[in-house]
Amino acid sequence: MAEQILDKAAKDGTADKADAVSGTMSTTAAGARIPTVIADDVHIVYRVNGGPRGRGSATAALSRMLRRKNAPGMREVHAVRGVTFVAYRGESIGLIGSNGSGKSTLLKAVAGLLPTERGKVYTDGQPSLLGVNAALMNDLTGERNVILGGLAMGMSREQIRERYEDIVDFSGINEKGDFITLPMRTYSSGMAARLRFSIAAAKDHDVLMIDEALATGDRKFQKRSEARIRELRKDAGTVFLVSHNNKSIRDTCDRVLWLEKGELLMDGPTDEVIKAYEKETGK
Ligand SMILES: Nc1ncnc2c1ncn2[C@@H]1O[C@H](COP(=O)(O)OP(=O)(O)OP(=O)(O)O)[C@@H](O)[C@H]1O
Repeated sequence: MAEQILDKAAKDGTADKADAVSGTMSTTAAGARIPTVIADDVHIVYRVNGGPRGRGSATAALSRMLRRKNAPGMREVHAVRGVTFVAYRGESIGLIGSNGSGKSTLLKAVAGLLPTERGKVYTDGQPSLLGVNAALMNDLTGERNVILGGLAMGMSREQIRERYEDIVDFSGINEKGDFITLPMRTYSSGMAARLRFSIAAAKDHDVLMIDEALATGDRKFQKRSEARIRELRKDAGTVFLVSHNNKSIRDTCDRVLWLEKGELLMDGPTDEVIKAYEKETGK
């Protein structure tokens, strides 16, 4: 099945279109494009314990709660519905769509953190998911979290030691004082997001997935992140970026997937897809 999808991409010319935008770095010396992620008719369903699907108003919901008749049952949320695409080495792909359209869920599935209900995800190399909520520990200092995050990404202690200064410098955490030795809970949300991005960006990734991180930093940091993403792509990786900030997507991505209600509505060059999205959402 994966071969069929690859054949189709080659026939559609989706591959060539993306190449024209991204330049030539995704091709080998022989000119073949190297796929890094293949999503083949992916369906993701969350199962949540709860009462039956209730119709009606907030008052009805409240009265159900007060009656304490919590009928046992499993609610299903079909968050991703039959998504198919092929990502290639050197591409930077934006994921857009309204709240709850399935962007984060799709990334988690690509990272192997969620099982697929139907369909399959094939990846070349280990995808790393860098979310704004990536699991660093709030009670630990920034310093400790750099080590923790590095280890969690599979870096050795030696590699972390070598790159420690770069990570801290890149994050800019210490620009306004010695914050790196303070617990992360004392950081603003922007500072925490910068540190997370800096830790993840310290490693060369096969597939790096970033959930909203760019939208949180200030403009100066966003510029630095964009430059680093370009470097990561040059080093043969594939970058996925989920963001509600169309400008971040335009500045960083050459291809965009637009999800709505779990379905892939559009997949194409950034300009085309963002234009259609802005037309639809009036943004
Ligand atoms: N852990 C979960 N359990 C149950 N349902 C979930 C869970 N996480 C997400 N969902 C549901 O799955 C759907 C897709 O959510 P998801 O977070 O992937 O959307 P998104 O496009 O990333 O949204 P946003 O732009 O708001 O971050 C939504 O209907 C959401 O309510």
